[in-house]
Amino acid sequence: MEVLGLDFRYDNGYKVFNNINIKVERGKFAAIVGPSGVGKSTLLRLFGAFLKPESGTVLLHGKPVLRPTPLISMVHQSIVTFPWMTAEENVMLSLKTKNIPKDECKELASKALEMVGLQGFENLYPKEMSGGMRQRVSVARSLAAEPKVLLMDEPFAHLDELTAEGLRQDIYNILFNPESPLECVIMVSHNLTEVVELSDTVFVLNNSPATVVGQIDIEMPRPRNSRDPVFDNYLDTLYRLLTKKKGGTR
Ligand SMILES: Nc1ncnc2c1ncn2[C@@H]1O[C@H](COP(=O)(O)OP(=O)(O)OP(=O)(O)O)[C@@H](O)[C@H]1O
Repeated sequence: MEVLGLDFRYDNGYKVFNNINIKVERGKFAAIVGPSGVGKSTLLRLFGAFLKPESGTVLLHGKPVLRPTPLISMVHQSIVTFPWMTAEENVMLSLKTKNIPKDECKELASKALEMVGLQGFENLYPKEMSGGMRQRVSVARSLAAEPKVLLMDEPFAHLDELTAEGLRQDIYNILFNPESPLECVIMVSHNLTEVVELSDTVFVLNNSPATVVGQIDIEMPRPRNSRDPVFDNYLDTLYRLLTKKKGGTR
């Protein structure tokens, strides 16, 4: 998946991006970081074709993505589950538009729930689940339609730290398990530790209009230990790119 020469401005004239080029290879977990308000969520929405660029293109398998497609799915920051539906019904919702027979929908939903570690909990309602379980349901819903690309906007932000840590430890294996047709993940996060823990590549956005000011490949075996000095070096590099202002200091 890639974006080429992307420019974007909102209807009120505010120019968010100037010539963004990002390529995420098959099998890779990519993260987008940047100061608050730089345009991270906007960029995810452009990746999913939920917004239209002023110029430039979004490509999947080399073909332009001109409108939202089930091949690209989004997990939102706020945990969106419908309280009156069971875990299984919440997941089946994402398959509604696909014209799939009910039995097959149930099978896909059950497979997705199993992938996120919720087998046996299909009939629970959201109020009977922890925050972490609800976020797993959101992830299962995004995976059920078997997308090629998963976009995640701060997926751990509304979880308490312990729950977030548990889900973070699982998420890479959930997403890139051998049965999953998923090809890549693009996550927005402001939590640099989380980013170094999970990503293969980090794209750093900065300035206004924003550009990509750095691309860092994280070459550490998984699971990654945040106490490893190499981990700290990556954090320092990202921090430096995030705090550097255009033109440097005089
Ligand atoms: N619908 C909109 N119309 C006009 N401007 C908008 C709109 N949505 C966002 N913006 C502006 O565009 C810029 C980028 O917003 P965006 O939410 O993408 O940033 P972000 O990097 O994700 O921020 P944060 O880290 O705080 O979540 C911000 O300055 C924001 O105020």
